[in-house]
Amino acid sequence: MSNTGFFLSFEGIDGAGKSSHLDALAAALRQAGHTVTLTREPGGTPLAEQLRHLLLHHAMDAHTEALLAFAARRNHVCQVIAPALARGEVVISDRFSDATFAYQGAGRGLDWDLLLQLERLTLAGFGLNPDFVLKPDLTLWFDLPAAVAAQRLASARLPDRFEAQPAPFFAAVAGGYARRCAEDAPRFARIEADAPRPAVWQQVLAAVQSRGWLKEGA
Ligand SMILES: Nc1ncnc2c1ncn2[C@@H]1O[C@H](COP(=O)(O)OP(=O)(O)O)[C@@H](O)[C@H]1O
Ligand SMILES: Cc1cn([C@H]2C[C@H](O)[C@@H](COP(=O)(O)OP(=O)(O)O)O2)c(=O)[nH]c1=O
Repeated sequence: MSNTGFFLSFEGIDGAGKSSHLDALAAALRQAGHTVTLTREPGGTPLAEQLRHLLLHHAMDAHTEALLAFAARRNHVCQVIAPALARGEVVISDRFSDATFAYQGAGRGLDWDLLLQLERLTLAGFGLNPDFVLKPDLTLWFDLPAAVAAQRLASARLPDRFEAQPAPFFAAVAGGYARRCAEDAPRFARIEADAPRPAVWQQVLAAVQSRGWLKEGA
């Protein structure tokens, strides 16, 4: 799929600073002539947004969380992501499958191999090769110590069900992102998010420029 459009995801624990840069990156890519779909997970379609609401506001076990997250993802990929990539467009998603590994796997303790099976079940079959499992071409992983993220969020907004979790939960989630990155390093750009916003933005730009999707000086 990457030989048509390209697919970027933003990941990191809550409060890592992703949202501050999503719109700016979409604008920079549009300025460079790309058609960009900016979307989010869980969500991105009417059905998936309903599943998002359930996931964020109703108590449930980790297995149910993962099934809802992957059901929402399947609908999102079928209706939005795969068609946009096939048209040769750019998709930027605020979170994708890595979040399920980090939150439901590392955070909530769901078995990693089970998640790999769910990922394959949900996301194989979108390429010419039946074994191809759809993943972003580049994942910008905003890496920030859990304590710093908690400080940022304390003054920022009312927490949802995940944001209300204690600091050790987010340390575990961060460990889940580190594991996904170690297992597929070429796909990831690690952003040192414990830096002033302009310095974080420079890292975001550099990661996208290094793939040739934006020219330097953009
Ligand atoms: N580099 C930064 N330094 C300090 N505060 C930041 C920085 N980036 C974002 N913030 C603040 O931290 C909070 C969380 O940022 P946000 O972009 O919403 O994170 P996320 O989308 O990853 O959950 C917001 O109040 C935001 O203004
Ligand atoms: C995509 C996904 C998100 N989540 C969680 C992570 C976040 O706490 C929450 C929503 O993510 P996010 O959109 O980043 O929240 P916000 O816009 O409030 O910053 O859902 C999962 O637990 N599993 C998943 O598969």
